[in-house]
Amino acid sequence: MPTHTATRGQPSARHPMVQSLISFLEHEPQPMIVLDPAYNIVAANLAYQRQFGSAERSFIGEKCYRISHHYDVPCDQAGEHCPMKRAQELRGPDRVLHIHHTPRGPEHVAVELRPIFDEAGVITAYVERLEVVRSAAARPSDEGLVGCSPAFSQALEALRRVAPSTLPVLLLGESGTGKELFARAVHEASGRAAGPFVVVDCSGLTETLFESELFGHEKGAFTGATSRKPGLVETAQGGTLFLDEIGDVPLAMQVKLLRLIESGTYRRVGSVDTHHAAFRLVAATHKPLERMMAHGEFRQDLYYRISAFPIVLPPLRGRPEDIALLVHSFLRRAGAGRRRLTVDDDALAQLQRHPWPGNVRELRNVLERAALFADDGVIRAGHLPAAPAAPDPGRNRHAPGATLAEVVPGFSGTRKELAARLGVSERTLYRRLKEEGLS
Ligand SMILES: Nc1ncnc2c1ncn2[C@@H]1O[C@H](COP(=O)(O)OP(=O)(O)OP(=O)(O)O)[C@@H](O)[C@H]1O
Repeated sequence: MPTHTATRGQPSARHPMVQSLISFLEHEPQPMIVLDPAYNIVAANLAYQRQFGSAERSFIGEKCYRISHHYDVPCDQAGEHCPMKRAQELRGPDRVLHIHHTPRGPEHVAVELRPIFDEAGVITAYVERLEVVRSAAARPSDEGLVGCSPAFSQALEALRRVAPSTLPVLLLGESGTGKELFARAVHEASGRAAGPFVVVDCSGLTETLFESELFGHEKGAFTGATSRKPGLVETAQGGTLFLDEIGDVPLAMQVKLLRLIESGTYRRVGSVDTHHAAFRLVAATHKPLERMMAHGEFRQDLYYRISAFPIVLPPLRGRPEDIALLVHSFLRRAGAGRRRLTVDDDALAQLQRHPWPGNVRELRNVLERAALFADDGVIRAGHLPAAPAAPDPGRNRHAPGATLAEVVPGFSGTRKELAARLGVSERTLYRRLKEEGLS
């Protein structure tokens, strides 16, 4: 237990309230410290000591930014948001997501800083509480979301804030940016984590199929309905319903979806009985819903129902800081604990230069393919698809908006291979082929 002898030269830490807080910290399971206004650690609990080293090191008298960031200057002077500056301005708590350096490697950590005032209203100290964020990893990981770029962290922060609520979430982003993985992470960080996570792929479903898939049907409701079948809404009871590609729901079905969301009730096809639905809604699309709304292709009332909390997943080309981390994660996954796979510097540089129109999915496919050629476990530039030519806005076959009409005629493989080549899912390929009349 730290004593105030360690706070010599920092009289503010002797404030009686700070002293009481020091003893309070020890009862907290989360890492916590008390800081003076000059960033010196005045007290640290056991959880903090364990988070950054061992119970033997007290951290008292050390600068907080040295411990958590290995910086020589406060975070704001190193280009990061400093919660102490903000808490000072607000004269109240500030919360921020930071990447901390721990003995285990970098970790996403939610930092909360609360100022302590004396009788004159002067801030004498701050209490900092840390919470390790488990929804995504900032170091190579065998599973789940990984990312460390500012753009990724922003999306992760949004996820962290919305997950515990019951608000619907709308995930917006190009194909392959990780919308489904994010939806799963929202579910897992929510109070419904123990319930089911049910995915509804809204693309490629006809109106009748959509209704019976979603709401289920009674025996004999239509030709072929030989038995009663529960719908996905029923399956998602107590959990999360993920409507993927909600922009593809036909207008006629949008009304039924709206009714379900507004009233929380539904009817099985072929039945007049009303059932109550209890699920958390997460929807995703790569389509510009607002523009579709303006063109009458997406219902305004439905849009406002689903878009209470939009999270934009940035394209991979907008977050090059994530590439090395994703590469090392995917190589671990491709090796599956049996092979140690690495990438040499040239290959990594080439991967970092690539524009990744198919985003993370394309990167994963490229690495899985390259791993098959890397006999000694080292992926080299020669194992990767040829580096893209200098950008030519008029003829970039891989540009996100490139028409398939340019690619399909010269391609002789299967649909699956074509999807892998383009770095999109088969589902996305199917949709785009249909959109361009090539199916
Ligand atoms: N940040 C990430 N960390 C680890 N893996 C990721 C990440 N983002 C995406 N992936 C991986 O990339 C692939 C595509 O992700 P996902 O299916 O979630 O994308 P999507 O945006 O839903 O794509 P689509 O719109 O085509 O359905 C998956 O294999 C997923 O595991």
